[in-house]
Amino acid sequence: MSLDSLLLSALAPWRGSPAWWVAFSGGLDSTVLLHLLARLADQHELPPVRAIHVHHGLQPAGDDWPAHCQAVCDGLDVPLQVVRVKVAPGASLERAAREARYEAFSACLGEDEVLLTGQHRDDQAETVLFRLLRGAGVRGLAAMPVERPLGLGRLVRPLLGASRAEIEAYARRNALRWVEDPSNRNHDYSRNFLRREVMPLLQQRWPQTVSSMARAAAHMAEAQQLLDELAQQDLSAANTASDFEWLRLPSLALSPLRSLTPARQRNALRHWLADFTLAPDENHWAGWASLLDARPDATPRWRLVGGELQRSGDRIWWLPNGWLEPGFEPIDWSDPSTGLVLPGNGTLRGEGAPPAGKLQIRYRRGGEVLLVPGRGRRDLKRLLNEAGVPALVRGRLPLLYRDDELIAVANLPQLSEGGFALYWCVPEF
Ligand SMILES: Nc1ncnc2c1ncn2[C@@H]1O[C@H](COP(=O)(O)OP(=O)(O)OP(=O)(O)O)[C@@H](O)[C@H]1O
Repeated sequence: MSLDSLLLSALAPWRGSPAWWVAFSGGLDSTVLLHLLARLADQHELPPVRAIHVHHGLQPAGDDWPAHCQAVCDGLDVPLQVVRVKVAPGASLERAAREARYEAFSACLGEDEVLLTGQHRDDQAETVLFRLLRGAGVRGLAAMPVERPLGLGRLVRPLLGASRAEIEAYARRNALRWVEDPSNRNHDYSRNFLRREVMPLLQQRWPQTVSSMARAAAHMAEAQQLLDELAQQDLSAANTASDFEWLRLPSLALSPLRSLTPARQRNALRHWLADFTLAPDENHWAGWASLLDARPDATPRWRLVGGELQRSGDRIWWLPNGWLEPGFEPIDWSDPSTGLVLPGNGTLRGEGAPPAGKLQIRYRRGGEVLLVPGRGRRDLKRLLNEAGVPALVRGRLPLLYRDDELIAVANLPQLSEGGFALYWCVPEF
């Protein structure tokens, strides 16, 4: 199949999109992609083609690329947007640059617009091999998807079916000029070692290496899809509403998960956690066993990147890092007929006739006693236990004091004196 027809068929599902943006680094692959599209746009009715170049400002050689990209785009009559990004220095400059780049891509995409990047089949095969050598699982070995959501639109890799040789041949035939990223040669040594040393050796012995590996990636992508469907089924039984929906924290019931095999438990949990944190690595799953096997009165926790899972009763809860910050100061509530902003802890409003006296919101320190309508003075801890309030919320739970006497607990109207109930809107993280 020629590159023209390969590209047209890969992009057929996106012909109705309002715009196609080529992610144009100035390198060989995206230069070929841009040239192909500009040519095809003359012969076919395609969405408007535009280009975006992200300037990272990380190396002197890169300073010339925006001008080079502009010249190429002018020649092809394609509008170019150059976006300068600030890359936060950190452990991995390459990863930070990638994140900044994708943020810029995502910001430029309007609704249903498509961003096209230049990766090809050889890139896909190298990704598979690289990840295999790091012990990746099914998701990792599925390598780069042909398309995925990005911002308001989609990211599509229409050249994944083309080989590097075809792309190079096209560039030669059309006398294209492109930039070489000098850091490509050293910044990713292992990747380059695979590209230059290992892949050619494999291809000598097995000429189909690249397409076989790309096919294996496609099998993995399908297997991953089945695993995701299984996870969704398994989670639907566990993703039931809790009595504490107002906490606005993700939570799951444990009993439906407990009835699954350990592999299905991990699959379901991996799927659920993907929205909040990085997948736990294989050595890390002991944390899950400790949540499952804990005694009912224990409050085990499993620390993960960006937060932790805690168990309370028969549920597990995801607590983002900010949630766990302790220590809130008491705050006066001089006019309980209006709402109250609790610094770092959401907002509060009252319902019913406000009690007379000096009102103050405080937080638990232990040993509090509450005056319960019709029941007299009761130990707060016991009352919270009776109401099944998860331990993980107790440090944040606003308590209403009148002249140093605890008279109400937020979101537990049954624990309020004289019909004045407190409604607490928990902060979002
Ligand atoms: N600075 C950038 N600005 C715009 N798009 C980029 C940029 N860097 C990479 N891309 C896009 O991401 C794809 C993959 O990036 P990668 O770093 O693997 O490629 P490259 O070697 O820099 O460029 P190419 O793939 O065009 O030869 C590129 O094909 C291109 O579409």
